Amino acid sequence: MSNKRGAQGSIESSAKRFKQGDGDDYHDDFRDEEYMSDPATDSALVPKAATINFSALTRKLAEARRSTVTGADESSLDTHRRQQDSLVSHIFMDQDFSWLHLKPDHASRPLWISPEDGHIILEAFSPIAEQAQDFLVAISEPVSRPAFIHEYKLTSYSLYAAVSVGLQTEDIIEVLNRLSKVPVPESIISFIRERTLSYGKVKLVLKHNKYFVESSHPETLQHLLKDKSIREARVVTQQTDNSIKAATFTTSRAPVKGNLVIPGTKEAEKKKDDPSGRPGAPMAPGPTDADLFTSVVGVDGDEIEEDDDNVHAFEIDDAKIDDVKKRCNELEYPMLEEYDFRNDTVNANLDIDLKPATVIRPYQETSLSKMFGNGRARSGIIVLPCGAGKTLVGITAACTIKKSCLVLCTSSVSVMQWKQQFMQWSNITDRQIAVFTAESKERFAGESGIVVSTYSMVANTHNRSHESKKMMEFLTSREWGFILLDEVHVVPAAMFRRVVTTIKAHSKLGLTATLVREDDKIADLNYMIGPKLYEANWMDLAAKGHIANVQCAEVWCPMTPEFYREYLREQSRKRMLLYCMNPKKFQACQFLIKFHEDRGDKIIVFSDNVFALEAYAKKLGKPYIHGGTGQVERMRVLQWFQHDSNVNTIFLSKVGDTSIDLPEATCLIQISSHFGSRRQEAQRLGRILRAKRRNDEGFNAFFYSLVSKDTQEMFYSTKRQQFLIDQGYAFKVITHLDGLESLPDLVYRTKDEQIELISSVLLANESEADLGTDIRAGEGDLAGTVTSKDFGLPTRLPAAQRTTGSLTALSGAQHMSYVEQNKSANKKLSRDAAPRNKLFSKRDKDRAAARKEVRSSARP
Ligand SMILES: Nc1ncnc2c1ncn2[C@@H]1O[C@H](COP(=O)(O)OP(=O)(O)OP(=O)(O)O)[C@@H](O)[C@H]1O
Repeated sequence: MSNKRGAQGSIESSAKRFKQGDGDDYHDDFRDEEYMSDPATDSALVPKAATINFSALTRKLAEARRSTVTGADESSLDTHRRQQDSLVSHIFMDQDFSWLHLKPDHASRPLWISPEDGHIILEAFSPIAEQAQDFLVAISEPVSRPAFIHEYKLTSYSLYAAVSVGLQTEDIIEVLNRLSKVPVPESIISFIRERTLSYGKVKLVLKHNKYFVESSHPETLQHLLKDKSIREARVVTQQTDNSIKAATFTTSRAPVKGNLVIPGTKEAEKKKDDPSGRPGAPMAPGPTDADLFTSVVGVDGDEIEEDDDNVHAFEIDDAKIDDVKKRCNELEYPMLEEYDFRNDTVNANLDIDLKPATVIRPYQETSLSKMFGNGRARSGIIVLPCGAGKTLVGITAACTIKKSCLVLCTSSVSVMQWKQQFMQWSNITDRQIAVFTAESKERFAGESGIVVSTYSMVANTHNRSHESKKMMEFLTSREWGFILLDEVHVVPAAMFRRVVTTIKAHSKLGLTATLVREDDKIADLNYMIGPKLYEANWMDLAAKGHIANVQCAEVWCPMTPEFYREYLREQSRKRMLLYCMNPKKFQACQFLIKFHEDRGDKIIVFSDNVFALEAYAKKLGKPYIHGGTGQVERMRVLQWFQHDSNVNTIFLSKVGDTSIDLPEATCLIQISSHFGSRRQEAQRLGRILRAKRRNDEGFNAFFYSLVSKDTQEMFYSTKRQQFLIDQGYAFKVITHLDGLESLPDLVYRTKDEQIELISSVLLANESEADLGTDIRAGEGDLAGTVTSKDFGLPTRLPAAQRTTGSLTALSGAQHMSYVEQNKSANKKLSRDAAPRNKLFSKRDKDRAAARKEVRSSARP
């Protein structure tokens, strides 16, 4: 009973907080009395008088329950089910969870929770799936969200994120129990309790230019101060004593969203006529004579006893921030970072607001409400699909904080786009926004402003020019209210560390579409930036018309026998060239271009491989852009594509994977890609998600991946698609393109043409097969991403040397070897071929080394 009261208390307090508007609105959907008064439900799990909002959920639960269990003889069903269970148990072995007994009304509850690993399975077809999804996104990591069954996973970090947006332990358990078909397993309950007990209890707050470790749980601060490195990082001076007291006794977690209006929202519209400004009230002075430690952890003060909302804090040394954060992480008390920007009277305000015409979309607002929910700016990561408008989310956050802001992106092209977007959506003037790249080192005018730069420019410590050094001094000598980190998933951890420790920023916001890394270093981001604050569902946004609906297909192109034979004989790099240049793939590409051009689509063909890109584009008579294309020509091609009805297809290398905004494009064809990169696949898809025509009746965009059958490409393709499949995209497999053979002017129709093609591939230098040579990073750009230099400088390796082929090959006589009947020529070719196995070449090298050694030892 007492437990129940405890749970009720916390629910009440959280409900109170939510009602007062700390930005988390899903509780409104979960208000319910009707459900709780129903004795048929597991009353032991539901605190009767809980005031949390469960109405929508319960109404739907009750409706669903009525429609599913009416008239069923529960006891006979149960006996039958048990018999079934014992019959199938042996099949599932240790995965047999039949001991978790289903609740009588399980059919109307949409969740099942694995007691073993915290995986949660959601029936996405349930009438209450939408509310359940909102809840699950807040407390767990989405693993896979296809059409009917979703999978989520409870992790330490997801629970940490849940606490950071204001959820309480008992709320989480309570709501899970309501939604679950089985009672929440004990193992899961204790996991949630254990994690949420420590996570979110400690905050790192920058106040009056001093860093404070803040908590409303004095015993937690006491526990942390027992740690040597944290104790050593603490600043204990008389002066600090006073400020700490101020922080300790006057800082309150009272929700202040009522006063905080995120620009671009409906609320902001209403308040336009009443610009009351910021509260900016200085903090009241606190007592001055108590012992520091007691004031931090002391529970003997009446004030603290009486008011749970009072927080306690101690100051730490700026230089030791990173150590303290790291140590807190190790002690399982990761620090939340929050910026009380409205009370920051030290840093100058920035006069920035969204333009009156700018209206942010509901999901953009939701994501921002997770950041500003309690009136402060929480540091963390917002995950939105490609093309869903992350830039505007970042700009709106900057307009809410209204302090100096540093924006870091991956390339100088993105830098220019960010600047342009700031000017497009907000009232910022050219003088207030500066750019720091290899080409331009500007400063803003006045006390506050915005600087847009790249990670490399800020993190790079070598070979800095004099101007870069001066600019860095400018960046590191001042305090930033806000640091915006674009494309956080691609930045190496070491680079992040350098940025985070050199730049003194009160709050950080990471933006990304694909929180996946092939090296699985995502956990580092949690520690360095903060928890994931929000992750949108791609399919939801598509259903609501914010991003386009896309039909995805993998087109299987059989290799011609000649290409396949060479494929089997060649080394891996050349193999790649062979499966890209497969004549059947050429034909499929030609067919699809024709088909979609006739439908009125605008098509982008992607190829990572520049050799293939040029070969395809030239053969099919289409314009192309790759790393070596000059800026002027690049602009010309893009203009044609956008405005000329005769140019409906362009070929792009990976310079177009990101940072290209072509809302005209409605169809993508991928002929070569970067191995199994899930991120690249998603980012390419992002090029058509923003299609202008997305809201046309019945509109669909198309994404084709052309894959040479029975080659490594099939394996990579499957791996690449995984992220999108997890977002709910279904890839159809097309094994035959109807009407392809009857296409007039079909390329490489004859064997001779195909054999000519193969000889050009075999003669090509090995480096042509390289995917990494298209882009060479310039100063300030991350390697492998787009640079402005990409468009102006020759970035490919020198052209292939074609002198190594034999004369027979050059004369074309070698073509004969590809005629099926000429088996002896094939055998001879393979005999003549130099030994390709690395083992042999190593043995040759060893022998040469041994000979050299014998010769040198024989010398007098
Ligand atoms: N609230 C909005 N109102 C109108 N247009 C918007 C809004 N939000 C975003 N857009 C438009 O949507 C498009 C995509 O936005 P943006 O480039 O910021 O996407 P993104 O999420 O950064 O995509 P990517 O990850 O592919 O770079 C842009 O053309 C932008 O102007």
